[in-house]
Amino acid sequence: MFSLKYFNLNLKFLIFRSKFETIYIVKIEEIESGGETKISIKMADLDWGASVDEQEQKLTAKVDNLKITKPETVNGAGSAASGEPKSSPDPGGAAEGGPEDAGNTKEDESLLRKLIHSKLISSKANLEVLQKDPNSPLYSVKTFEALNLKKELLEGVYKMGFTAPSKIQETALPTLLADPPVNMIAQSQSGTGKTAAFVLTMLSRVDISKNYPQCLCLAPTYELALQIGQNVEQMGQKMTGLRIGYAVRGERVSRGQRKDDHIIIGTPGTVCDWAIKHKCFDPKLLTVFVLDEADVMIATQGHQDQSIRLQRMLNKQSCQMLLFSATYDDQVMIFAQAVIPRSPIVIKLRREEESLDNIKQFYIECTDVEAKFQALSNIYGTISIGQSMIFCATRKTAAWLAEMMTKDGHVVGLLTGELTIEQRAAIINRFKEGKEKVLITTNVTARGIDVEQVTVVVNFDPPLTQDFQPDYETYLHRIGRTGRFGKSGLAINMVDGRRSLSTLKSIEKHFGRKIMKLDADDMDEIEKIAV
Ligand SMILES: Nc1ncnc2c1ncn2[C@@H]1O[C@H](COP(=O)(O)OP(=O)(O)OP(=O)(O)O)[C@@H](O)[C@H]1O
Repeated sequence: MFSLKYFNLNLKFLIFRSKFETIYIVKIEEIESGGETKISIKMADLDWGASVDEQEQKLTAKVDNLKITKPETVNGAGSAASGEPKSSPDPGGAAEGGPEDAGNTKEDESLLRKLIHSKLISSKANLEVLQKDPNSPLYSVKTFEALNLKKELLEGVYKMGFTAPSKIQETALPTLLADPPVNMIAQSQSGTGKTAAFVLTMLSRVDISKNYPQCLCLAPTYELALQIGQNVEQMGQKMTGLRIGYAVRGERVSRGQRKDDHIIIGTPGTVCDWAIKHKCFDPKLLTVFVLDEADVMIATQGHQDQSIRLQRMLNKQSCQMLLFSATYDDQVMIFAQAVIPRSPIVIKLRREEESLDNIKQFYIECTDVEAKFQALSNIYGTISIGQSMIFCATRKTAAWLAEMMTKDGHVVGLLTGELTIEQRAAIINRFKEGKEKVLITTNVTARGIDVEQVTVVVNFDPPLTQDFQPDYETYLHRIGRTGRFGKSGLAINMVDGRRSLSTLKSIEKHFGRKIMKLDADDMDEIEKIAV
């Protein structure tokens, strides 16, 4: 027993690591209050996997449990103070809305992007190779045949419908498949072909005649691990006898049970459990170690520690170590350098810059939310609009607008934060397939989602940050176009009070691009804005 002067942490377990890398888990059993807090600490009879499962479950908890604490509408919050008309369609005035991304985790966003990327995103940006090994000159390939893949693997690649390597694959694959193996850190935005690149690497290095794990891939969540597994299963479909193991929550193993899967894909906690606690496989025998979604992984300290712990158990001479990330900042790089030692090759494909060039921007001044809808209705009734996205500040506004537009005869999709990731992906995919012409969504539920064919974007409410400041980045991302998406576009901003007008004026000033006023009652004027 020992006492602490101040103890207000709600801890149940403490984890210590000795200098010999042994992990000790102790359980805090009693907490008494009254003057001085006393706790008793015992060696825990704890299944590390169970606690990791719990952690992973929390991480992957969907937005179902989202508790909205912000005011009903962002503009409404300001309006009330400034005496402006309330922009909420909520007649009862129940405070419910607010920026919708409060519960959007990086894991959620990552999974959503994976689910909606049914095809490759092409990029015109240049590939940068930041660190080169002078002993292994880089070259690139334009075909999969040039990689000398095993016949059945090449067949698997073609079965997936791939005809030629993507931009990042062109340069990464020859290095990834080279002998002796080279370590690599690669960054490129979601959908550019990273997963396919490392899956191909694992499959080409695996020896099916050996019945033990040879490749290990770590992912931040259960769902992301399963997505990678699907890629392995598809690409390896012609490799008879290939076995894939999933070290994810719920996949229990007993101590000493030897795994004979060739490839293990899992989350760091459960993989640690399999490798260290239950000794189901020998990390020293791995020939490929992949850490995917590093930018998502670093958001959880436990994942970082577990990944590094696993990496330390590898045979540095014979195991190829690879790290992939969709973003590339200092934090990712610090982690990357720690987990991928021995001068890795660093490949980076920048995201294409978005710009407001050739985007016609307008704003419409309205008195209240009904007037906004009326203005919108005039526009949709006057010009022919291909596919459009409408962004609202709250779920309630979005739902109300969807109902109003549906009554007005539009085929509308509604994408809001209370949906599961799978439901959101299904809605986005329907929209991408053209099943709906209008997609109404909340502030950032659709963050990072590119729908190429959208030509008209409506900000039913101007974008604001969590602290109610103009959100320039979100504005650019909603409205801006990249080279690959073509050049023309139309942005319509609805304002209904001094505050939203001032937000828009700040956005105009920030980008130095004129946002013209449009009279939504003047049909002749509306006709002229058509793209
Ligand atoms: N060479 C290729 N040719 C055609 N399609 C490809 C090619 N490589 C990958 N794809 C497809 O493009 C989509 C995105 O690929 P992939 O999942 O590998 O990208 P990613 O960069 O790993 O994205 P994320 O970070 O979201 O996982 C997938 O549907 C994949 O099947």
